Amino acid sequence: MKYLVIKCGGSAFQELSESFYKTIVSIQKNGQWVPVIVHGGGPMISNLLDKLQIETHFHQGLRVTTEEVLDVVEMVLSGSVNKQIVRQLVSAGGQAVGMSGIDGGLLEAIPNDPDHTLGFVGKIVHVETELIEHQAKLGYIPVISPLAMDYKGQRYNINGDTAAAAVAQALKGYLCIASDISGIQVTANGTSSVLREATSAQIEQLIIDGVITGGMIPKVKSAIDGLHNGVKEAVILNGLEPDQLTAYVAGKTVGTKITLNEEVSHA
Ligand SMILES: Nc1ncnc2c1ncn2[C@@H]1O[C@H](COP(=O)(O)OP(=O)(O)O)[C@@H](O)[C@H]1O
Ligand SMILES: CC(=O)N[C@@H](CCC(=O)OP(=O)(O)O)C(=O)O
Repeated sequence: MKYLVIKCGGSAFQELSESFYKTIVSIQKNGQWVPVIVHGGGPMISNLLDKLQIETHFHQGLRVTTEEVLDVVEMVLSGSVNKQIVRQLVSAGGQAVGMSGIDGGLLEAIPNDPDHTLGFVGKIVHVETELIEHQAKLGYIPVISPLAMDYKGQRYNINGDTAAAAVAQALKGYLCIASDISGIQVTANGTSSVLREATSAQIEQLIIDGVITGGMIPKVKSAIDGLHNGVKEAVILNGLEPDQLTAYVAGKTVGTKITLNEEVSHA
């Protein structure tokens, strides 16, 4: 079984077309890949926080999370966004089951940073893969919202990319980060282009140079971390262009493939 963990980013979410979901359903029906969805929803969380007049800010692409913010994060991700994705997959002719990382102890976390500067932001230390495997065997597409819990029952807000990489790592699968952009963009001589491949060393430099910023930082960091820990392949592509996902599963070069330095061929 080849697990394909598809991260659906919140920035593209509201504009994702019917054909994006149809593509996922057909990937599953085809039988070569087992799709698992992990989603985000950052812009929707920020919208509701704004309406509730709760201030929010980000540090290196991660939302500083108080208990009050956590309530909104859980409501938006595990309530609204998760169920919308399930509905879309069902409308596209698939069977899908939504769950939060908290359900069944699916995602176990510890604080992301020991001094709690980010508040209740977690990093994942365990994924209960059996829950995912069982649902997949029953023919469901698992749809996971990135909330997690520690052994005491404390909730954590997990960045969607971090959660997707942890799930891909635990399943020893492939990671496909679908966002609103076709990969890592760089600008040279006034012309911008998307890198076809980026090594961990290149990425480190692009972060230092301020080329990779904001929400792209957790994507590249999670992908590199995942590749170090058993993820077979990691790619960032544009979810707003469903052909990119189709092309990816067909083995074509698409988006930006993230690689570790030692994988680079110097032919
Ligand atoms: N070098 C870069 N290449 C591409 N996108 C970048 C880069 N640096 C920052 N970004 C930003 O990262 C965004 C994707 O992150 P984010 O908005 O968090 O997406 P998602 O909701 O899919 O997780 C892009 O839309 C872009 O604005
Ligand atoms: C810790 C942290 O930053 N959590 C994210 C969770 C949602 C997310 O990751 O959404 P995107 O994939 O759309 O960015 C947040 O609160 O926005």
